[in-house]
Amino acid sequence: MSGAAPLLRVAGLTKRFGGFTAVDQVSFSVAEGEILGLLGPNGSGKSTTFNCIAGALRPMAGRVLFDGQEIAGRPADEVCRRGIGRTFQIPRPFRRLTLLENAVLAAHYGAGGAIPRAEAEARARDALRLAQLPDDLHATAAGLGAAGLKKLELARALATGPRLLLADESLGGLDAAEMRTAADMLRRIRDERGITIVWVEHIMGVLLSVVDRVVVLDHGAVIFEGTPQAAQEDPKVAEVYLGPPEARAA
Ligand SMILES: Nc1ncnc2c1ncn2[C@@H]1O[C@H](COP(=O)(O)OP(=O)(O)OP(=O)(O)O)[C@@H](O)[C@H]1O
Repeated sequence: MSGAAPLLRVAGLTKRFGGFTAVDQVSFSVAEGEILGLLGPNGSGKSTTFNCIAGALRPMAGRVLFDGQEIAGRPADEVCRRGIGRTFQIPRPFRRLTLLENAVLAAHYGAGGAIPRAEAEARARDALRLAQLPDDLHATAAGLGAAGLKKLELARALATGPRLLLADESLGGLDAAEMRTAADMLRRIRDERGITIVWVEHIMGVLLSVVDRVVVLDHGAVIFEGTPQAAQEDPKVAEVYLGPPEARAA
């Protein structure tokens, strides 16, 4: 990373559910324009970390600084207005509304309702184009398959006008070709728009060819931070993903 202040800094982030610590003193930073992969097996604390950043959960300790401002514990709509857009692991569009209407609502949400309808529609159309949705923007969301729903989820997050995009499990439910397309799309969004991305995923696969850096969680703690290349060679990462060496040989 360069010497510039990071766009996002998470420090000592901790979240407990009852007596169970789901996120334990997690710290990492993301530079403006970077794509960071936040990886880890099921239950390692990725979504909880993500939700603490996006304002869906209130952390018990730690800091979340976005563009130098503390946002830990701020509500989700305020976090969005400040410039953090998110997708959900399970897409939740308004199924009876059209693709365009879904994205227009997201544009209004991101602006706190403070933009005229024409401006919201322009932002919505731009986001839908960027997410490569089909030409018929007046079709309802109910007609979309898994890949289309993921694209609409991405378009809705983009329509909020983010500087930082939190992408949650963007590859879930996609086949190999669709995964490649989704990964290329995230890279293009960063390359063409300069949008910084934190990409949460439990599988490494195609993600490693797109991200600049990787943070790996296990049991709520950071066990690795570095380049995708180094992640593939790290014994701790291999153990988390593949099991201990003796089990792998069996
Ligand atoms: N609301 C909750 N109440 C109690 N426990 C929770 C809650 N949310 C998450 N957990 C637990 O916290 C741990 C971390 O969950 P989290 O969803 O953050 O993991 P994850 O890495 O995102 O997993 P996945 O890849 O399956 O989405 C898990 O053991 C989970 O069961």
